[in-house]
Amino acid sequence: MNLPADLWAKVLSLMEGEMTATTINTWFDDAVAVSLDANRFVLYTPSNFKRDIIQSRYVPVIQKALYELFSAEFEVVVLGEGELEGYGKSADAEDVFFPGTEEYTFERFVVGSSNKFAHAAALAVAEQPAQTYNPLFIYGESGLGKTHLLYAIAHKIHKNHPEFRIVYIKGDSFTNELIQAIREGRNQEFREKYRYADVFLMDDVQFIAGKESSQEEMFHTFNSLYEAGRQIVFTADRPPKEMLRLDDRLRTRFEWGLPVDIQPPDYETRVAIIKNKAIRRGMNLPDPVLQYIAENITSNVRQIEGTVNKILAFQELMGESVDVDTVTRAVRDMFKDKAEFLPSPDVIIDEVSKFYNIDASALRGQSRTKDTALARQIAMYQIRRMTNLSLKEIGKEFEGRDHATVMHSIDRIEKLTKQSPEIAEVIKDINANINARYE
Ligand SMILES: Nc1ncnc2c1ncn2[C@@H]1O[C@H](COP(=O)(O)OP(=O)(O)OP(=O)(O)O)[C@@H](O)[C@H]1O
Repeated sequence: MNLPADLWAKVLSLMEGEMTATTINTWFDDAVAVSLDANRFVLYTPSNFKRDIIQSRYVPVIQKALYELFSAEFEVVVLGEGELEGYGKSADAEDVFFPGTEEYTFERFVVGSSNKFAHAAALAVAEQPAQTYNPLFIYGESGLGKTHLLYAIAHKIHKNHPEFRIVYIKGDSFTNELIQAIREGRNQEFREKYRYADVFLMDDVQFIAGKESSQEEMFHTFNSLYEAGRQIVFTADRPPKEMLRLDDRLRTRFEWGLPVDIQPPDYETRVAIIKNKAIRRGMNLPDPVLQYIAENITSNVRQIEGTVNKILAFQELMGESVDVDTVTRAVRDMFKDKAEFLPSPDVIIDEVSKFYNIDASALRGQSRTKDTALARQIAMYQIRRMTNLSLKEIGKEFEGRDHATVMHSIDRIEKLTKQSPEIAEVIKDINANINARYE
C-alpha cells in the first residue's frame, strides 16, 4: 500500500459503514493523510472549522477504521490551517508541538511598563536559547499574555533553528498524559518525549503542584534538560514561592533562573492594545469608545480583546454611518451584561468535587468523611462568594441543609483561609478553575 494516500482511501471507505456519504463529503472532502507511524495517524485539513469538527466528533470513527485495518490502536492528530508546515519541518515531527498560529508572536505583543521585563526576558531567551535565563519563569494573573509570550518564544526559536525540537505542554496535560502513560506501561516513551527536547515550554505549571507523580517526573525532566543545557520556560499564575503545595526541590529549581511577573496593563498600554487589535482588523475605533473600554476593563487583556471584537462586529453590522453615541451605548450594555453574569452553583460544586476527586452527589449529600465534609464547606463558601444566593438557597443545593449549617460552614472556611495557606491556595485554584469555565 502506498501510504498514506491509499491508506486514507481505505479508511474513508470503512467509515462509510458508520456515516452517510454526505457527512463524509462535508467534513473530509479536502482532508489529506499526512503520515502514519507505529502509533499515530496524522490528518490535515486546510479549514480550522473542519479540523475542530473532525477532532470533536470523528476521531473515534477514524480510529475504528484504523483498528479494522491494522488491529492496533492509533492516536489521531488532526492539523488545521498553517499547522502542517511547522509539524512537518521539525526534526522528529511526531512528538513536537508547534503553534501554527501567527497570532502569538513578539511582533504582535504590545509592550508597556506592566510587561516590559517579561517581554525583554522572553525575547532574550528566544534569541539565545539556554544562554541567558534558564529556566525563565513568567508569572501573572490570567489573560495577561503569558501564553502569548511562550508561543512567541517557540516561533522565534523555530525560525532561527528549524531543527530544534520544541516541546510545548500545559501543566494539566502533562499530568493527564503521565497518568495515561503509567496506566499503559509507556513511562519510557513519555520520558523520552520530554527529556530530549531542545526547548521545553510548560504553560500553567501550577497545575502540577501537589500532584506527586507529576512532580517527581517534572523533577527528573528538569534535571535532564538543565544538565544537557536545554532552554526551559515555565508560566504560572503565581510566583514559585506562592505555590505552597509544590515540592521544595522543584520550587528552588524554578527560582534558579529568572522569575519575572506580568502585571495588569496600565491605561496607556490598554489603549495601545485596543488600537492595535482594531487596526489589525482594518478598523478604527472612535476615541471616546477607545477610552471607555480602557477605563472600564482594567485587569485582563483577554477581556479587552473580547470587547474589542464585539464592538468591531457591531460596527461592521451597523455600517459606516454609525455614530459615536450608538457605539458607546452598545459598549455600556456589554458591560452591564458582564456585571450581572455570575457562575452557577452547579459549576462551583462540580469544580470543588473535581478538585477533591469526590462525586458531586456525595458532596451535595450526607457523606461525613473528612474530605467530603471539608469539600462541602468549601463549596458553600465559594457559592456564597461567587453568586447572589442567600444562605437558605445555598442550603437547598445541599439536600436542604438549613441556613445555620451553611453559615457555620462559611465561617469555618473563612477562618481556615486565614490560618492555613494551603487552604487559601486550594481556594485560589478552585476559583481559577471556575472562572476558566466562563472564559
Ligand atoms: N501585551 C499584549 N499585546 C497584545 N496582545 C496581548 C497582550 N497581552 C495579552 N494579549 C492577548 O490577550 C489574550 C490572552 O493572553 P494569554 O492567553 O497569553 O494569557 P495568559 O496570561 O496565558 O492567560 P491564562 O493564564 O488564562 O492562560 C491573547 O489573545 C493575547 O494575544
